[in-house]
Amino acid sequence: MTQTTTGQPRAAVLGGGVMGEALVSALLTAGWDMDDVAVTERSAIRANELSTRYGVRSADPNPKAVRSAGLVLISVKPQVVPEVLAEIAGALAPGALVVSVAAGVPLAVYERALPEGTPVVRVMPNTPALVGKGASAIAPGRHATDEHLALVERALAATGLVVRVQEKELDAVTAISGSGPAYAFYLIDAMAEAGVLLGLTRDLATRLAVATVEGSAALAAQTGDHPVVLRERVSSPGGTTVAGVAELDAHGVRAGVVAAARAAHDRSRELGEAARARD
Ligand SMILES: NC(=O)C1=CN([C@@H]2O[C@H](COP(=O)(O)OP(=O)(O)OC[C@H]3O[C@@H](n4cnc5c(N)ncnc54)[C@H](O)[C@@H]3O)[C@@H](O)[C@H]2O)C=CC1
Ligand SMILES: O=C(O)[C@@H]1CCC=N1
Repeated sequence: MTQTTTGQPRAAVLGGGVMGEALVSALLTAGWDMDDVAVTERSAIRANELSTRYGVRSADPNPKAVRSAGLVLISVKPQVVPEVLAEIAGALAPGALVVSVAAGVPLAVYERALPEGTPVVRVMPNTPALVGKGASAIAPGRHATDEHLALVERALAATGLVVRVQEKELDAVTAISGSGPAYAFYLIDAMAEAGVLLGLTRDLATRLAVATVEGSAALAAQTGDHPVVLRERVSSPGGTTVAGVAELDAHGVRAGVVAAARAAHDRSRELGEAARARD
């Protein structure tokens, strides 16, 4: 039976790392029963940790875990995806939806490796999903219907924003929201370090930096105002902010962010090409 008493399909999360844990937590918050969620792990220590923390089943190998699942979520590294697909192709329950968060790996790779007609959805989430403030983009494969996308949206409901995109947009999405938290943490760390340099304690500087980035994001989200307008409101003529922002420009920070996103985009493409080559 792939259907549960709550009407949700039984779920199997393959790979219980950072993102796999976020998926397990999201499913439970979205109403899945812990008995209806299995997670598989190569590391026995990690498997044990997840079953202790969430009460989910974690001892099964991949083929056994997917056999009774209507929803299979793949959260292993992109390089491991082909091996996992080969393992599960013969064990998938009829009609099961396969969802993958792996960066770069094209839908076509899943569709070729799995039985003809298998619905597949790619998701690009990010780590703020762990605290319900994530941003995920979902893209359907050839056999994924509106109902399949709606199921993925239900499964991810507790993770934050979920938007529908086309697969061709996913490399750019990966560069902006997938990898984006690292850029934000980089900024927070730099601001905190600067505070220490200017004489604040590290604890105070870090708390101020985190609250400032969090508050600025909330203000942008709630007002919907253009970031330039929001920046102008902070910038008194001849004041401190214009003096600071002029230095960001002089040090090429804007160009650095654009270059970072371009590099992440290109790396996502490379991962896709490598997956196609192994196919
Ligand atoms: N960490 C992030 O911010 C994001 C990660 N992703 C994607 O999520 C996927 C996982 O990334 P992370 O969770 O960061 O990596 P991770 O290294 O934390 O997790 C991968 C887990 O898979 C397990 N594993 C390896 N081979 C396995 C197998 N054959 N069967 C079952 N489990 C196996 C490993 O033991 C590990 O715990 C990647 O494909 C990545 O592209 C996507 C968006 C954001
Ligand atoms: O760094 C990575 O490859 C993954 C995908 C997006 C965020 N983390």
